[in-house]
Amino acid sequence: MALNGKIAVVTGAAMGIGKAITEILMQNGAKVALLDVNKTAGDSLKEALDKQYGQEKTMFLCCNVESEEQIKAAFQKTAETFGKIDILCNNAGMLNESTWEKTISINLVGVIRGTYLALEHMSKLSGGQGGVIINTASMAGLGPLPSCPVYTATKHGVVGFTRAMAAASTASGYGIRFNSLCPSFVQTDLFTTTKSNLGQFSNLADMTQLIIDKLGMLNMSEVAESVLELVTDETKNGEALLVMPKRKQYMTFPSII
Ligand SMILES: NC(=O)C1=CN([C@@H]2O[C@H](COP(=O)(O)OP(=O)(O)OC[C@H]3O[C@@H](n4cnc5c(N)ncnc54)[C@H](O)[C@@H]3O)[C@@H](O)[C@H]2O)C=CC1
Ligand SMILES: CCCCC/C=C\C=C\C(=O)C/C=C\C/C=C\CCCC(=O)O
Repeated sequence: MALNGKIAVVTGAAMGIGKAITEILMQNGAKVALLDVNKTAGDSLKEALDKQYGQEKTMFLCCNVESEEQIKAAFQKTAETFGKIDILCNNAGMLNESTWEKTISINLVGVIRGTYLALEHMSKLSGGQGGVIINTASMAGLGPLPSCPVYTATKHGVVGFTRAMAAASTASGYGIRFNSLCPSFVQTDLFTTTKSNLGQFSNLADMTQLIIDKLGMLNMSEVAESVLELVTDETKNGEALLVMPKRKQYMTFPSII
């Protein structure tokens, strides 16, 4: 799938991994609607992108993925301005084991909400042209991060939801591919602020640091390249792509039936 003329929506686009996803999609010719709850960071990224690509290539929409109303309005505005939606990256996320209900609300419910609302624009069953949805999970969607049980649960949820949606899409004819991205640790704000967000599991910070030391840190471009692959490779549907420093792997899962 070539990206020239394609329209993408990225949530959590103002910083970190979402910003890197936005940049690689634009480098490859897509127009991008940047959705984020942080208006200051979003406006400043939009300004920088305008200088490089021109004003008409992006829009920033202040949007909290916890709000059905705000996501709906943002998708509507994107479709009205750019004509359609081809690509959705449900990327917004947080890690806080103290405010764990909010972690579930953003990381899992936000991905489900975004996906269902996007179907109204993208699914061939609703008059859309199909496309691809990439959900940012984590390596913690494939194995346990002991200091972060609720975060781990949300990311396992994202991987399972994405695989089931891929199967539903194939069976029903949505014309949409669904893949999840499972990076190991990446040097972003989420990573640097987490030590103070472990709540009752803060005693496990040193153990987590040992895992970090063993796995190493990913750079943002490795993560963005993997997203580009999941977006453009039309053979990929229902995949969970594990991304680690200098290594990536499409996961296989046991077949139960
Ligand atoms: N940093 C890491 O080590 C890893 C992060 N991830 C996942 O990658 C995704 C992005 O994380 P990072 O870039 O590291 O975080 P980050 O904190 O650097 O950036 C997250 C962005 O999402 C936005 N955001 C947060 N809550 C939002 C909401 N309710 N509505 C809309 N926007 C919201 C923030 O304003 C920010 O711009 C998350 O889903 C995270 O779980 C996955 C694996 C590793
Ligand atoms: C004490 C500091 C904690 C820092 C954690 C910060 C961010 C983590 C973000 C993630 O999404 C986690 C990424 C990778 C690790 C996930 C699992 C590791 C163990 C997997 C296994 O044992 O199979």
